[in-house]
Amino acid sequence: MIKVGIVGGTGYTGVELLRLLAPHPEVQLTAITSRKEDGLPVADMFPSLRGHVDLAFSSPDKADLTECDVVFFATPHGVAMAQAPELLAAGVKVIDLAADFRLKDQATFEKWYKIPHTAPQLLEEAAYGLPELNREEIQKARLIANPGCYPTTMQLGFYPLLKAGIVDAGNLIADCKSGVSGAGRKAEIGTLFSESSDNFKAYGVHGHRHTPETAAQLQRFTEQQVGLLFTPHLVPMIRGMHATLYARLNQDISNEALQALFEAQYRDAEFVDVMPFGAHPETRSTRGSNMLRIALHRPDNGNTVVILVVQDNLVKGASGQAVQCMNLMFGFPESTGLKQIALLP
Ligand SMILES: NC(=O)C1=CN([C@@H]2O[C@H](COP(=O)(O)OP(=O)(O)OC[C@H]3O[C@@H](n4cnc5c(N)ncnc54)[C@H](OP(=O)(O)O)[C@@H]3O)[C@@H](O)[C@H]2O)C=CC1
Ligand SMILES: CC(=O)N[C@@H](CCC(=O)OP(=O)(O)O)C(=O)O
Repeated sequence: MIKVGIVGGTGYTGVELLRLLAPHPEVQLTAITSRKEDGLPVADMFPSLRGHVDLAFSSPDKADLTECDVVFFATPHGVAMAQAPELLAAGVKVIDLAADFRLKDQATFEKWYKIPHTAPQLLEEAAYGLPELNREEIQKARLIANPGCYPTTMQLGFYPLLKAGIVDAGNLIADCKSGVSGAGRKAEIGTLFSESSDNFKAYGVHGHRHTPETAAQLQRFTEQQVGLLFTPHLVPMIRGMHATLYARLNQDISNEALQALFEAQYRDAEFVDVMPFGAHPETRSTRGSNMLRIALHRPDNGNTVVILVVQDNLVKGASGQAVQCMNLMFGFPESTGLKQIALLP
């Protein structure tokens, strides 16, 4: 059994980590922090965890995280970078669900996140936590930068085409939609029921921080110069993410060969389901599960491939992926504790 701590246990990705880790056979939850709820039993705040988690929240300055084998940071950007150096020095592995270690370039991080980076010495070492494209680095890592939710869909959707060199890498387009839980549990006007329900809007059209993350990682993984136009939208559902990705073919290729490319790429990926050509994956087919589903389309058999990708933003887009990384880091089977089937309806 490994001892696990969670910093930021009162947020959506924090409670999702608790849901996944409480029944995990190799995990003993040892510390769950909250600045505001010090001393409150976790199950008093989240009754769904009654009988599963008997710990109380402790304030981050009281929790002895150095006792843990691994600490998850389910916190806003800037928190993990302040504590990771000390934890790593004490031999504790760190998995950050925020963006502190996702961008290798400090200046790019500071430009998009508008905070100074206080642990730039760790940027190079951090392993990007996308197991399907970076499994070997994750297995050896002591520090994981868990990907953003949108970047997970975009990278897994575009990667097989880029790797095969059959699309124009400089002109990728991603039209993505997220459920409101993607914005977190903190109180904000934009996520009030009367603002976000019965409503639909784009945001970040002139620049979203997931564009540099996705482009930089795809560039690293495929060694190609990537140009990406990404527009996120907020949809009136709680969980779920849908990406409609467009790529221009630069050569003649059959639909069967396109499909075979994706099936071969993800044959051994337990959490990527390549659906039949022309299928329409639904977000609810992933709700509560760590599955990401992909389907390919070719309108009018033209030279544009449309890739549809769905996932649960809180599971494969955040906490499930983080647990998948933890399993790899500690040598557990990759799917341990992650076999939940999606919830329907
Ligand atoms: N929601 C999603 O779908 C996804 C989120 N992420 C990323 O994961 C991280 C967490 O997101 P989410 O759970 O949605 O956020 P929430 O706003 O729901 O939760 C944030 C948590 O962080 C704690 N916290 C806030 N500030 C501090 C601080 N200075 N020190 C210690 N703890 C702090 C809060 O607890 P308290 O105030 O009680 O201390 C709370 O538990 C973010 O970086 C987000 O960008 C990534 C992918 C998807
Ligand atoms: C709906 C919504 O607001 N979604 C968030 C992304 C959530 C996420 O992946 O977070 P980080 O990359 O910041 O960790 C957003 O667009 O900012």
